[in-house]
Amino acid sequence: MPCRIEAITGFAHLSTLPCYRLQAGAASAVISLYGAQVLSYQPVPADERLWLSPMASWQGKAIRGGIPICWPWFGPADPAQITDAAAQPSHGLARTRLWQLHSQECRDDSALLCLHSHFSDLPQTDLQQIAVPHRKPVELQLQLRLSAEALEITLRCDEAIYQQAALHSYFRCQDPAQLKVHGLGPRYDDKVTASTVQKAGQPAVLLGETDRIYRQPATTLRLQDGATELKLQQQGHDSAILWNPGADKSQALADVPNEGYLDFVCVESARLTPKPAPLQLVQRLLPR
Ligand SMILES: O=P(O)(O)OC[C@H]1O[C@@H](O)[C@H](O)[C@@H](O)[C@@H]1O
Repeated sequence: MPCRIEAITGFAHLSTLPCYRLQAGAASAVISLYGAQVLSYQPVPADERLWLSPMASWQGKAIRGGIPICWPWFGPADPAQITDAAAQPSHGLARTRLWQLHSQECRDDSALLCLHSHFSDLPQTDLQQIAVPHRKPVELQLQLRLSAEALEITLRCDEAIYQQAALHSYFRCQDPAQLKVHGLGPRYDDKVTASTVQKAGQPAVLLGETDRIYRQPATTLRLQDGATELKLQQQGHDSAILWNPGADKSQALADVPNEGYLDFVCVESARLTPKPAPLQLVQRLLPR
């Protein structure tokens, strides 16, 4: 099976964005060096599975769409854990960083690309002071493995520092109202209603604005979008997030079209327990 990896400039309307394009048989993927963000995954040509906002921009802000990396915290920085939390960006520091190539390899059955970034400006945390006394730069790696069958994304940090992480995948969707997500589990924290919900009935469906943290997700989730299906296997996670901004929030987000919420759903694999431990968070996408 022919595999190929090439450096390209520009993807979609982001014409100056430095990217890599991977090909494995009929499957292809594009990843941006800005944020180490996967922007496109097509298991076969013209079958795009990820959503990228037509209003996304970069340089100084996170690209809206694809698979952003949240690290070393998820959501707003927690003032109980992080010094100067109010001044820190939502979802951490990795999304707005220019990453570098670590390694690339074309194997018989897959294309492998690894990007990395060194962070010497992590805000102080009590836990970090214990784990990294000399405050040396911390390396974060994003490994991508594309085969004809799957796209595997691995986010890795070998330092035992305080770190939360999420692979914040935006999946293209025909009709969010009809979408079913299997395997998320019965219990979630609902950020919209600020309550904890226990629901036996599965699968999960979207009801307007949806922002939920599932605390007991299965290793394999299944996104059923009409006739299109995607299996999402995860490892190293302790939570999964289901997010769709709904109509009002879509209008309020400067980089999402007013009707943009009708085109995607975010299903995110996350490690949210704030513990000082190495990280290996994996999302494997298996389309059908
Ligand atoms: O606008 P951002 O920082 O990319 O975040 C988008 C959303 O990301 C989700 O993961 C959060 O659960 C939401 O609360 C948040 O609104």
